[in-house]
Amino acid sequence: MEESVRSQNLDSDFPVNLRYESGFGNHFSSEALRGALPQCQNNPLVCPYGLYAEQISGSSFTAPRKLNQRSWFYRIKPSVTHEPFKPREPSGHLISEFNQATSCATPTQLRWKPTEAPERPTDFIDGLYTFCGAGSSFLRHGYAIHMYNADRSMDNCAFCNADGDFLIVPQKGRLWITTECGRMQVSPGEIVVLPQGFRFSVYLPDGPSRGYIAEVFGTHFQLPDLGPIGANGLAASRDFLVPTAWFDQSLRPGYTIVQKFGGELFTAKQDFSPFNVVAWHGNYVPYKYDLSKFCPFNTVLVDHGDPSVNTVLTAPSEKPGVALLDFVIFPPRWLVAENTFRPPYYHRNCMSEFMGLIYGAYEAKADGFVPGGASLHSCMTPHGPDTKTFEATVAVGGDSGPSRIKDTMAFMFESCLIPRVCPWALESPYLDRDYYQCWIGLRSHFSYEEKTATDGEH
Ligand SMILES: O=C(O)Cc1cc(O)ccc1O
Ligand SMILES: [Fe+2]
Repeated sequence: MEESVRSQNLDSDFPVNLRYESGFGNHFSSEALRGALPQCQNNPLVCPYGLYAEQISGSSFTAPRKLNQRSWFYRIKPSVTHEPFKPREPSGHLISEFNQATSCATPTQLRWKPTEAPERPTDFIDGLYTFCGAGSSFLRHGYAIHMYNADRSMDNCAFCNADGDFLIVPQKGRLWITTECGRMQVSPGEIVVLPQGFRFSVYLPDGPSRGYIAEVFGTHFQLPDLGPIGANGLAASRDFLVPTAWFDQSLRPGYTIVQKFGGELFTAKQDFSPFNVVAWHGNYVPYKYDLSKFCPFNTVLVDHGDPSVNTVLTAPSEKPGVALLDFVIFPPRWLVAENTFRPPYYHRNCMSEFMGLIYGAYEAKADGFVPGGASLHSCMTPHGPDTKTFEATVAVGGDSGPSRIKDTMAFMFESCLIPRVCPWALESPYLDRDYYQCWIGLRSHFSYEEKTATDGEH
């Protein structure tokens, strides 16, 4: 698969055509120089072209075969060739341990407006801030939800997240991401997963850029089981794209690796690019997916199905069928249910729901939830359509015929663990302090003539 990338910035060395391999969970192999990949073994005494062999493990060595993930890199110098890690100043607004000391518990419905472009030059690393999360990266159980708001490309540095896997949902601006497996372009409407430990660098060809990130600790994203849906539908394996080998062999004095470790940032200097992998093979890889390829399923007669049917990727917890974090989308689709209130039902959920909007409008909110904004409805916190949506839907009447939800892409990160919210998210000027007002106008439509006691006696 080839993709055209037009550089708006002449300094960029991003190529005109990027090549990807397709598939989910495959054992891929890729070489930028013919013959660079050792055959029949991983660790020859001397590798082709004098390369170093290095393994990256995404699961414990002894994980069951179907969960075992690792890749082999054949690189010009091994990753270990660097000066000692030092704490980085500033360390950022990042949290990977959610407890009373770091974050707050609140059952209140929360909603945020989109952030404006940063006031001073900010790259992807400095633009990261945690919204909420649960558990601990140290205990390898939990998740964090972040956003990024940046306007400048990372320069002579790479990011490495030792805590968990990043699922990035760009909302504004493309991301040109260089990884150890090769390079990717990720546009709003696509998502990218950068697994724990991969080094990557983010170039912003469109200037001011922002997006959402779900980070999972101690597990990886998988495709959901399809159950009675059958063998096809939702996200198809072949639509997931993996980069192909590309390397930078130049000398890079003062190159910095920024490592997120326990939510804190550390830096280490080296004099070469970490993107020096000439060939690689394995099943532990970064990948991207275009959400417009999703094949949605829905009710075709009555009622509103649960949103689990729109799961793109799921990071499992240890309980069967219960997600540590589901990535669910609300894509364009037909609505045909008869005699049915078609927008999302009013509900309280034992799972917690963080939502974002990539473009368009969301079917449960007439206003106030706009692209780049976010909302959080935690465990058992009531929520549902706002007053305007309810009134408008009922006014139209039940059998309104097929209608098409168009030009929209909302999503949800749904978790079985209850999030604690970061103090800066609660104090943020972007917090919508009047959010609750969107439901206050819901009137009682109840009508019932109470019978008197004497009526009952006759
Ligand atoms: O709260 C939300 O808007 C997400 C959602 C959508 C839906 O169609 C049903 C349940 C649900 O939580
Ligand atoms: Fe919900």
